[in-house]
Amino acid sequence: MAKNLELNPDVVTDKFKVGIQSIRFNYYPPCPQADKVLGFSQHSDADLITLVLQVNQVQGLQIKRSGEWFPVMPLPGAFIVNVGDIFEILSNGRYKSIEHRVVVNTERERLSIATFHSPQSHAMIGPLQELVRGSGARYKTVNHEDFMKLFFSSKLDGKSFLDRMRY
Ligand SMILES: O=C(O)CCC(=O)C(=O)O
Ligand SMILES: [Fe+2]
Repeated sequence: MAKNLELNPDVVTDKFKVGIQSIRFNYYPPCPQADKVLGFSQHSDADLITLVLQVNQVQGLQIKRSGEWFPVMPLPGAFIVNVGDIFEILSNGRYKSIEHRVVVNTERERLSIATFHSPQSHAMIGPLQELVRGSGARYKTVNHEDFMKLFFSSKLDGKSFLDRMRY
């Protein structure tokens, strides 16, 4: 990703060093009226990158592209790598965090494990200086604590949280 941004890889890997890793185990029970509910409402993850394992190979995760929802098919043993909001901010919008949701199944339960990778707790969250030159900063710079406060005070509604970080 750093190479794609024409950056020295250390600039990006530094953001992950001594970072915070958190983990969420998701259990989605089957629902007879699966078409009327969502397992997880639409959101983007507020981290750098997320690794997701679709544990029992039951399809459910969907990503939004050009206004449409697409299923992500489970691949045995494979992780899904999702770009999070902090990576979008860091890249000054060159990478976009992925909006996703989870639908449920009428017959089968579904299990997933998501691991969230964020910078360390006292890191500043903002666009990399190297990517601001020319176009200017598209996102604010705040400390990680204020960033999390903003996140937890926002509704889980698509990428609306990120709008609060935009100039
Ligand atoms: O269950 C999934 O596949 C995704 C879960 C998810 O988006 C999350 O835990 O943030
Ligand atoms: Fe997520």
